[in-house]
Amino acid sequence: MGDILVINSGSSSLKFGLYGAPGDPSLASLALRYRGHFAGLGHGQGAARLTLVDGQGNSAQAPALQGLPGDLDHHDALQRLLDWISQAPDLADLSVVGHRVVHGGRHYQAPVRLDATIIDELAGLNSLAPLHQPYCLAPTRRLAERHPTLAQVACFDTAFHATQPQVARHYALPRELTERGLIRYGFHGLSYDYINRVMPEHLGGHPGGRAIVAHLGNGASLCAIQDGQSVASTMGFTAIEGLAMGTRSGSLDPGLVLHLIRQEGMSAEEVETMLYQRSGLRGVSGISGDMRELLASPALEARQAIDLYTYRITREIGSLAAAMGGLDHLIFTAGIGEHAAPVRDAICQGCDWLGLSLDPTANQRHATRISTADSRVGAWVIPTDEERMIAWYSAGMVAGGRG
Ligand SMILES: Nc1ncnc2c1ncn2[C@@H]1O[C@H](COP(=O)(O)OP(=O)(O)O)[C@@H](O)[C@H]1O
Ligand SMILES: CC(=O)OP(=O)(O)O
Ligand SMILES: [Mg+2]
Repeated sequence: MGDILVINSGSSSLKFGLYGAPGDPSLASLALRYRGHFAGLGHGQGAARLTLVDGQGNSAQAPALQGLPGDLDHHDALQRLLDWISQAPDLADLSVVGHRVVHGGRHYQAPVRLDATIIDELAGLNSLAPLHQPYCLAPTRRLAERHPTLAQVACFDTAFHATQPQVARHYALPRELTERGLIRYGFHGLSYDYINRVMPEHLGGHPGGRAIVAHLGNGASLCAIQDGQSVASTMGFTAIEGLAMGTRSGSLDPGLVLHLIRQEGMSAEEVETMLYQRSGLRGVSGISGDMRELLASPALEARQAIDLYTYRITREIGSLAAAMGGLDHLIFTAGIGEHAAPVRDAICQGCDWLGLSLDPTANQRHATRISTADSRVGAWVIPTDEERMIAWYSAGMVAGGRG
């Protein structure tokens, strides 16, 4: 087998990972060769830039990827990436490209080998994840045109949640809507899948029991994992339900949306833009949707946005703990979960009643275990790796059938 390219494409970024062929079927045997992140793609995002590191995390240079024009778009970024891979003498041929595809809808509950029909079917879900799905699918079409024989695999954010019981999946809506697939799917599943698999090595043995994983990145959600399976999550039909996020509102009274349309005269597009791009931390603070900037800001509005963010997370932890009849472990991951100690501090303080006692010093230094030795609920920081999870599924798919 040759190398494995993983693409995680977002509305203004394209993240990628390049892995050597695995020596054995374990996640750890996939050797990361390069990891990169094109940011600022598309118009109005500022100058496009690339960060590239090698498998050891050291900054790397690739002449084919230098001198990027400021207005680089997704297509150009992908083309440059493929040119670099095909020209670099130390890189082998690609055997497969694995993609993060956010929404798998009703039909896809496991990774799938892509063809034109499946790509079209998945594009039918674009409106359910407008910040993600079209950007996830664009590179799949481009690659299919340019390299029709190259295997492509889609790995879905929704798949990990397929184990949830019906009560967790259904809305209290008329039955015919539920039957048409208007149900809670849940997202960030590749991240939860990865954390679920590596939890034993971080926690020193398989935790079993009842865990909540808090994936706090630009998007944010919580997942209740009981005995290794997703049983509930805060995101639902689309990636906007649940927690307040960087720029997304999270859950609202549906009557408020009706009010905006009827009384305020907003169009569906205007409401969508407001709820996905002008709400959350950005909307409440009026400053930024980026947690690092808010933590550094002395403004009262920044404080209020962070307070609302952590308050909502704490409440939802209570809800997921209730769904499992208690809580044994709380795990933080993704950009904010891994790096923002004050955010973890506020959330853990709010979980005191559940029997979680935070070790503030361990939290400050981002230790793996951040709860005290006698805490009934363990609190942990575990870095996620969606790209490795995608590489693993994709390698398995071309090697014969993992999925
Ligand atoms: N050192 C840090 N301290 C506080 N917040 C951080 C830090 N590093 C990253 N973040 C925050 O993490 C968020 C991005 O998370 P990430 O998981 O990288 O996002 P994405 O969803 O794009 O993958 C941003 O709000 C960013 O400010
Ligand atoms: C599904 C989702 O919200 O993804 P992200 O956090 O990458 O925006
Ligand atoms: Mg992310």
